[in-house]
Amino acid sequence: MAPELVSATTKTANLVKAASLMSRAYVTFLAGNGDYVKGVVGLAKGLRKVHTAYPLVVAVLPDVPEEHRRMLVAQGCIVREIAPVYPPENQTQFAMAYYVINYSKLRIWEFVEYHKMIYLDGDIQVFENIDHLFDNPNGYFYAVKDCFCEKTWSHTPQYQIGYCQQCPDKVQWPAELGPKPPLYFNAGMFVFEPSLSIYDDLLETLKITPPTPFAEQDFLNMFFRDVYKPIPPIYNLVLAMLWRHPENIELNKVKVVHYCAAGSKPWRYTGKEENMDRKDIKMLVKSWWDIYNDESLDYKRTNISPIEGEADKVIVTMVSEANAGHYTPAPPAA
Ligand SMILES: O=c1ccn([C@@H]2O[C@H](COP(=O)(O)OP(=O)(O)O[C@H]3O[C@H](CO)[C@H](O)[C@H](O)[C@H]3O)[C@@H](O)[C@H]2O)c(=O)[nH]1
Ligand SMILES: O[C@H]1[C@H](O)[C@@H](O)[C@H](O)[C@@H](O)[C@H]1O
Ligand SMILES: [Mn+2]
Repeated sequence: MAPELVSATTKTANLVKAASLMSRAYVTFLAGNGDYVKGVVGLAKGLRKVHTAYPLVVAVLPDVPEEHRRMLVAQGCIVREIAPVYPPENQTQFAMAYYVINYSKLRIWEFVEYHKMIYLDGDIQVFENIDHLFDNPNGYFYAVKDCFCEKTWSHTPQYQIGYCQQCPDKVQWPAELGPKPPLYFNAGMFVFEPSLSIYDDLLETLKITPPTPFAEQDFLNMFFRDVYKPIPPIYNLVLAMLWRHPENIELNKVKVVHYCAAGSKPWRYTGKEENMDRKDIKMLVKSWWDIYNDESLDYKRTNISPIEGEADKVIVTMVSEANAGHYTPAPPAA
């Protein structure tokens, strides 16, 4: 083959590779002007540390200040503004008052320039590469089973009778309560495929679904119940598992930690709250800070390899074609 043809073929192959890599991304969610931005910065650095091949998209509500958006862009994140989503009005007590904002997460199904995404809460850290989860067969919703043993679950029959899906044989589900509840996932981490038809269906279904204590987590569990596939707890260690179901956890195999237990957010950690003065928790909080404080993990544009440079160009083209009129460009890097 003539040299110019070889180089054209290689270039096309590189572009195809870049386009297919680009159609995958991690995505997280950020609301407000508080300290969750620290969580997202930590997450971006953690993903870089484990050499993920994919970008981190941050879906931000309009109330996220410009300064925080710039910090995220400076950390290599793709910032996309989303409009808030509200559930129909009723008198529900959410398990935490702020959970109502989490319905806005449903907007990420609209990010159809990506074929597959892994959603991670801002209070999650990734300690080992999990890119292989993108290779799971399409058509399912992958997430980790939750635990019902903390007080936040006290409104449920599960909590009241001491039943938990993490140890379903310890307390049997009583026949008089009807069929056993379906498996229930924690919505802080999941693998999904953006789709406009699913997005429309989610928003239409929400209109006729009264809000419940775990907000969009309950809603997603209901919506995806037939396609939910549990994945092992190493992909989303809900911290309460450490004291509620230690027999189900091998801490040294855990890849993803979710600092969701009360008092465990590393950037607010004092050690004083219940269950927080534990060796394993202290170690996990320190591991989070080690990544957050590691300047060598800060994003450097000069790190971009030629193939990633090509991918950047393709991103601009694909985004403008796939989503003309809807895309809010990220603010310029700080
Ligand atoms: O002020 C806030 C509060 C929350 N968040 C974002 O919303 C996510 C969810 O909030 P938490 O992590 O505090 O919630 P939990 O992990 O305690 O809650 C669990 O239940 C919630 C019910 O709404 C969600 O499903 C959430 O993903 C799931 O892990 C955060 O990670 C963060 O990404 C913000 O950006 N700012
Ligand atoms: O799904 C919930 C949620 O993530 C809570 O914030 C956490 O404290 C609970 O342990 C978990 O079961
Ligand atoms: Mn969380």
